[in-house]
Amino acid sequence: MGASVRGDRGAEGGAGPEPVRVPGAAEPARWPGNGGPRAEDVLERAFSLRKAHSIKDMENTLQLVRNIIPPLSSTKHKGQDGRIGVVGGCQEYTGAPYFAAISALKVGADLSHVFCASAAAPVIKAYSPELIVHPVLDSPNAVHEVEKWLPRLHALVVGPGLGRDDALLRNVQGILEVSKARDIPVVIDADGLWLVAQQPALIHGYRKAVLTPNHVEFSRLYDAVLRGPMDSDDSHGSVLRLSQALGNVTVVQKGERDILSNGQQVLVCSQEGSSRRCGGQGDLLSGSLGVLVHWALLAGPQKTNGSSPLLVAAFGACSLTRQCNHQAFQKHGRSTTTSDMIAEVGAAFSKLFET
Ligand SMILES: NC(=O)C1=CN([C@@H]2O[C@H](COP(=O)(O)OP(=O)(O)OC[C@H]3O[C@@H](n4cnc5c(N)ncnc54)[C@H](OP(=O)(O)O)[C@@H]3O)[C@@H](O)[C@H]2O)[C@@H](O)CC1
Ligand SMILES: Nc1ncnc2c1ncn2[C@@H]1O[C@H](COP(=O)(O)OP(=O)(O)OP(=O)(O)O)[C@@H](O)[C@H]1O
Ligand SMILES: [Mg+2]
Repeated sequence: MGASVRGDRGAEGGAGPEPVRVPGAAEPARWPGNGGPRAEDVLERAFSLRKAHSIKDMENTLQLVRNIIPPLSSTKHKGQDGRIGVVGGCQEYTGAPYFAAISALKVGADLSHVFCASAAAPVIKAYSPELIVHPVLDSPNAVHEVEKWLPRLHALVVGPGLGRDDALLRNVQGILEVSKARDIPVVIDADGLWLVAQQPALIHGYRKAVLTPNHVEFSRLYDAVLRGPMDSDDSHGSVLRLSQALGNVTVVQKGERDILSNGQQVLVCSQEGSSRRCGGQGDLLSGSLGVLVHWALLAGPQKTNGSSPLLVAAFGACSLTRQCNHQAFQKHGRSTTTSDMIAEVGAAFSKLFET
């Protein structure tokens, strides 16, 4: 079990992860030539410096996640701890948006909305009375119908169960554009990443975006953005480069170990999970991340000890998903499903973040 934070300074560690400072979009003149270090060199040095510190790094980073969690208080009103929107759900896929939206609630959001295609809405409503379901995504006014809710939402999770219908994707493009204009944080997953691979400009440089690709989605994005196949022997460098090429958008590459980067810093989450790979775990992750991104931005960099709030949020969501998987597997073994993992969110959250 363990998680590590890779950095090029302060191997003895302070309260938080040390950044890998590499010239990226913020310092284009130093990248890749004219005297600045190559990302590979920085990473290599960083890894050898910090190899022995993974357990401490995990604790340090989990502490930063704890710092961003808002206290429960009797003086708060409904909505203050998070109103999250999930954009996804079509005729074929109703489970994915449900998993994302219910996970947001279980992590601690107060209200969770789903904006889906009309055929998916009654099904999603029937799964849970706790979700607010809007059957608008295939309407000609879809962008307006979602936009009118944006002032009341703290973050959007775009893509779970969206499918790849052109008309739906055009509407989602419009929803992303109006969300950016309103500075709403967006987590982009699943078919939302398909859309971004077709049009990287849609998200380029948007500092409130987090992309959560699985292995296949990452390769597709890398190919589209960097115009060449990724180096499968250098996953850290690949995640770092993709983030930089997207203008320092935060990227979470899910897998046996989750690799996270904002183009300047690379974190690795290897919280113990299990070998059970049922579908829907990524949806739990993206829904949880929607809430944590909101909390992290609200808390600000002073609570994350100068580290990127979005990276800290992403580390929290990865750790939580993997811990849910671990706990569910202890009880259910091979029959573990994502619903079993969702039932573990409360206990997993307490174990990781309320110690
Ligand atoms: N209950 C529901 O409603 C759920 C709905 N979901 C929704 O489904 C939609 C499509 O999402 P997706 O993830 O299946 O994507 P997509 O690119 O079509 O993958 C296609 C193929 O890629 C492969 N493959 C996948 N992962 C891999 C890996 N790590 N490593 C290696 N290979 C891997 C694998 O290929 P195969 O093994 O069959 O050759 C797979 O068949 C999306 O809207 C999503 O939200 C899900 O959220 C689950 C729960
Ligand atoms: N080999 C693995 N070992 C341990 N954990 C893994 C492994 N692969 C993925 N995970 C974890 O499972 C979660 C979901 O990742 P995964 O790659 O399955 O996403 P996904 O394919 O998008 O899922 P979904 O079925 O929801 O679309 C992440 O928290 C990730 O850390
Ligand atoms: Mg997925």
